[in-house]
Amino acid sequence: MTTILEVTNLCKTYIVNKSQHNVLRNINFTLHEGEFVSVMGPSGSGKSTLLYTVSGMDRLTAGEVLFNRKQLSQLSQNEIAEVRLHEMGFIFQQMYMLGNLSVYDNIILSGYQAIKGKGDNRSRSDINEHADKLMRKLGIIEIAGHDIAEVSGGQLQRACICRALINAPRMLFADEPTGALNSKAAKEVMEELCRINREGTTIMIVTHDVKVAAQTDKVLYMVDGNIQGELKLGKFAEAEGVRERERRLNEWLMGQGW
Ligand SMILES: Nc1ncnc2c1ncn2[C@@H]1O[C@H](COP(=O)(O)OP(=O)(O)OP(=O)(O)O)[C@@H](O)[C@H]1O
Repeated sequence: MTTILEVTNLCKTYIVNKSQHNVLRNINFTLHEGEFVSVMGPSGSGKSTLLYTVSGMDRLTAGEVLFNRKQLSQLSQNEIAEVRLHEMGFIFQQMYMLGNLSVYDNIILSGYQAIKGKGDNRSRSDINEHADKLMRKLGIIEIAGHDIAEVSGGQLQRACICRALINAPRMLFADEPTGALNSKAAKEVMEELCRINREGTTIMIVTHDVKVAAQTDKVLYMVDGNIQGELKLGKFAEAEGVRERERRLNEWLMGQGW
């Protein structure tokens, strides 16, 4: 199994009003290519901060993050931006779609950005074709020309997934990808993420939803800036049904103090 993400003694400290706030304390974990991991834990335990620091969105204070054999702390801001553009995809709440562009234009934008650099030989029409294919797969091709304000929450989240996948990332990071959705839309988005994962993309998500986490391979439980526990559920096959996995997860979460 190929390691895609190796996190060693990761610490993140914020200074707030001259006092030190240790948000992540000595985090260690490894993800292999093709894994689908979820991060759970109480509010304020550091889940989003963990996602931001391991994905290079935020600088770490101490420790090491090795992503696809690259030590993030040794890269310049520009080099990190390149890794993020070409090798990572993001579904983060604060990465809003641009309101003055259509759904389609929002999706192709980072594709066009990626081909400006070296080493990406795709043409604009390759990007357009890929966007088209992704939007068809995710069932939103009919809203391609719509303004962002005109689409439902579920459609918008699926558009965010298309945008995150436009440069065929090795790994996808998602912060509460189903958090703002009704249960039908959440189910559909989760089906898409499972499918993308089956096709080979490694995924790490933060979620409060047991139904969502039960469909992932592995659950990390955070408390007070530490990973307190890890539950291996194994790959989810839809035929097996999610109920028994939810039961196992709920039981384990209770033991973690959830
Ligand atoms: N930029 C920042 N500056 C200072 N403190 C921060 C900053 N970002 C996060 N924190 C603090 O770090 C702690 C962890 O926040 P984080 O958002 O990672 O938690 P979380 O587990 O994702 O919470 P939630 O489930 O509520 O989203 C919180 O106490 C938060 O106030």
